[in-house]
Amino acid sequence: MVAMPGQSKGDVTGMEPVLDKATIIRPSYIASIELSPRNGPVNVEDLKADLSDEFSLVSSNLDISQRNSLDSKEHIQVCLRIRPFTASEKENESQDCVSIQDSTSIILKGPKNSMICQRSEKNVGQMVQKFTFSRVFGPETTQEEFFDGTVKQPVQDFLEGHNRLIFTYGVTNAGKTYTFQGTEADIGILPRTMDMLFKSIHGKLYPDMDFKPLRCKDYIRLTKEQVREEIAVKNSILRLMKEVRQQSNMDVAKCLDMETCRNEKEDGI
Ligand SMILES: Nc1ncnc2c1ncn2[C@@H]1O[C@H](COP(=O)(O)OP(=O)(O)OP(=O)(O)O)[C@@H](O)[C@H]1O
Repeated sequence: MVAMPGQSKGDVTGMEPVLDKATIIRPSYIASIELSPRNGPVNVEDLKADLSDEFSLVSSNLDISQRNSLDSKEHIQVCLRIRPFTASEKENESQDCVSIQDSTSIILKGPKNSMICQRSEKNVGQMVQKFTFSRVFGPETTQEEFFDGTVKQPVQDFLEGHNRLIFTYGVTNAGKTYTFQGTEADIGILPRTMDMLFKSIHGKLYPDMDFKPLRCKDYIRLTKEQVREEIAVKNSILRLMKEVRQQSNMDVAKCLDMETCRNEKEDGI
């Protein structure tokens, strides 16, 4: 799942509960949290409106015309990416719990054998929830399509001087790393973003290596002597890393040798 750009808080999706509230068993870690009452379906637009109210406090120093222009732009988007079943999930005949209704909404069914579903089925029938998002991407979505449909525009906005925040959010194994980082053969949104940023500054790069970052957003210009020192330090770090890697490879080889010897001894070879 991916939330982008802006910030999300708690339940960022729209939700149409079918269950009676009293029958919903809440996980213990949120048992003490009071849910605000919801009358009827809540969709992503309502949540965006709530969040926009909160953000208006942060941006209270903007003048009204600026604020109106921000409000008129959709500045919070929550996108959902549904990943395909992994090989092991296919082997274990995992159930299809998510079905895409249209480009902005999905229907979620609880797993048949989960306790919460079995209990709720006894009381009110199968537990089904509807969630809405700014956009839903199905399992067949490629990395390129996902980037083009979600992150490309905010990166373009960033290049034009606007602040944008993009983050992934989801349970373990949901596909956050795959979406952000991707694989060597099929890169994710982070390398695609970097590619776009570097392409945009192509030809404007400063060719000398005499700037050094200082305290996050500052930098200093190095003298020729300092440049030589920096290069020497970098080279010694690289040499050290190479030695450590070689040493650990040798240690692994030694362990494998010892293991082989022990096995051969046990087998009486
Ligand atoms: N869109 C996709 N297409 C194909 N495979 C995917 C996709 N998304 C995720 N996967 C695969 O699903 C598995 C879990 O994905 P991933 O490691 O990205 O999850 P994660 O959310 O980062 O998990 P964790 O929070 O535990 O780090 C990986 O094997 C990954 O290759």
